[in-house]
Amino acid sequence: MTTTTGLLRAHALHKSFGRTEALRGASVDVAAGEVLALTGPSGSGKSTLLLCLAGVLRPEAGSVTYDGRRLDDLGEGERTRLRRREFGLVLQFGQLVPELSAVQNVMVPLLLERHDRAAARTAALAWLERLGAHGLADALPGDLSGGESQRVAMARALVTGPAVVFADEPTGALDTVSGEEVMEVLVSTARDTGAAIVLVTHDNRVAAYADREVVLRDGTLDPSAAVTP
Ligand SMILES: Nc1ncnc2c1ncn2[C@@H]1O[C@H](COP(=O)(O)OP(=O)(O)OP(=O)(O)O)[C@@H](O)[C@H]1O
Repeated sequence: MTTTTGLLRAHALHKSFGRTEALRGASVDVAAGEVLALTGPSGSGKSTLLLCLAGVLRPEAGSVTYDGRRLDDLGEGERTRLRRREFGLVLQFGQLVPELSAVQNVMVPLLLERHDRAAARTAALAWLERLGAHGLADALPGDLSGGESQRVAMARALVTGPAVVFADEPTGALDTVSGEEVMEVLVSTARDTGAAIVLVTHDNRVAAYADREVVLRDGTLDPSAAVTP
């Protein structure tokens, strides 16, 4: 059952890369439908925390719980299915598949879930339209601007109707105007669908779109710096 609070929880996470301790006891809760910004200095562990919450990275200690289920209790197949169905991911440069057109990129998550091709195309076109990118359906990623790529990446993240969208510096490669447009589209669409957003950013203007901001320092949360914009 989905509760209205604490949909996604990280508790006391530790994650190292070699001798670098990226996370040292980080804990955070994400409520259903909330827009949460993870901020903090470069190297403080923001992306690592986001990827642990998204089930992409496995922490060495601590737990991530989604809708009452611990991700580390799930087998690899079950984790992958949960990620595909419940989570959407938007990264800094869109990370679209260069050989596929915009609409084909957006269809990928549905085809992985074995949706019928025609239905997947119809849904993908509808999402592109919703994100103001309908005219781009047949364009290849190499022909898109940064802002256009991010709209397509957001359509791909939202097409499965996820409960949580993870966005790591989604406007980091964009100029201010395109960045604001992308944030407005992302946040308003999430509000419409009820999806929560976990957003990594070092840009205060981007963090201002969030309902809540938590600040990381040295791999843990800095409670004294928590801000509600
Ligand atoms: N795949 C990796 N391999 C080795 N070290 C890594 C890896 N990912 C992260 N790190 C290290 O872990 C620490 C935390 O990195 P992370 O990317 O989570 O921080 P961040 O706050 O998102 O930083 P930034 O704002 O610069 O992106 C850094 O010291 C980084 O160099």
